[in-house]
Amino acid sequence: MSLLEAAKNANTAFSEIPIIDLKEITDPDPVVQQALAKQIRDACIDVGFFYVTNHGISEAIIESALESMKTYFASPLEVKMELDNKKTPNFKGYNAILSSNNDPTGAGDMHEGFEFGWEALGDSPGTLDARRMKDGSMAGANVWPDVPGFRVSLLRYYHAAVALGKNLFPLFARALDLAPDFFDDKTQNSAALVRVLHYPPQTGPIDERVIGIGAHTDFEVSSLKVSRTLDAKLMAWQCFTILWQQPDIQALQVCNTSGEWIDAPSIPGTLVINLGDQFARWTNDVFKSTVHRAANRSGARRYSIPLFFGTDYDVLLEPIPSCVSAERPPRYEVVTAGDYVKMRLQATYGH
Ligand SMILES: O=C(O)CCC(=O)C(=O)O
Ligand SMILES: [Fe+2]
Repeated sequence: MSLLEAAKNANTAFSEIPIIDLKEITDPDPVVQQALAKQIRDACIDVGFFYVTNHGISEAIIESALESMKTYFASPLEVKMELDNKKTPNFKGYNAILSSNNDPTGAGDMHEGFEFGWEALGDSPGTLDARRMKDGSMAGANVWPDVPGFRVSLLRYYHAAVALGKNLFPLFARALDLAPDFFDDKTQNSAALVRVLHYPPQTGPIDERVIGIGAHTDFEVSSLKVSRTLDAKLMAWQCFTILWQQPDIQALQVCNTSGEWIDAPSIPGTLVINLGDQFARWTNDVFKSTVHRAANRSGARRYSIPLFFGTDYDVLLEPIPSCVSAERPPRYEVVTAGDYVKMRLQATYGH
């Protein structure tokens, strides 16, 4: 079935999220790559979410990142607030519980987070790489808390996840009937950002307007949505997200087109990949950016690690040719990544 026929027959009232095995992701055989791309195409057209197994990030890297997160988030609030992302020039650092609000009808997100971007492990902490000057409002060096091992374990995770993301782009390209290197020149400074998250348990009477992270699609760095003063035109934005979620706690849910919330449980050995608005727009809605939310009602602390993978922010979002036909004319005007984020912010904040 052609790409557009598949899009026309999309099963967006899905009841589960597909699992894709990536063990052959570096196999040079084009037949193997096409078969993998076909699975990715189906998942992106129907759901906008899929799990991956054999993703290449070792258990040791994940364990060490998790231990560091637990130590960091257990620090006193006043210590964490020293790196409040409202004080840093580029929105990196800490965001406190209820300081972000992903769902405009909600009353705040019941999670805290810490955000950082690309940095070489061998550099001294907070070194500014020249490529990071092109990250719009996120441009500039990282800040790091004084927690032994935090920076190294989190950067190890970061680089392993970025390597996975780089390997996924050729598969997304093949899934869209494009040359495998289509995204190469659009991801020269790719703005990958990690935001480690801690969801404290929510017990007692439930305020439906306060959940772990309100219903949203991934269009930009969540913590930035609360700022009214930033220059939105300069912000980076999201193509897809690579999400690690803590085992044994059900929190994440994905909304299908029948309006049902489908659980996305943490499956051992997997990561979740979900597409952001950039892909939906670029592919003329052939690929889906699906609304999701997370609520931790488990009674225990929950940790998760989303890595938001952007393209260069000045990439022009002309619809990809294979996603347009007489029957499926372009649905969006052509904008750059930065312009799109500005539009979304104006819609959200009314200015
Ligand atoms: O913590 C999760 O499971 C989801 C996080 C998320 O959707 C986000 O940060 O955009
Ligand atoms: Fe999200």
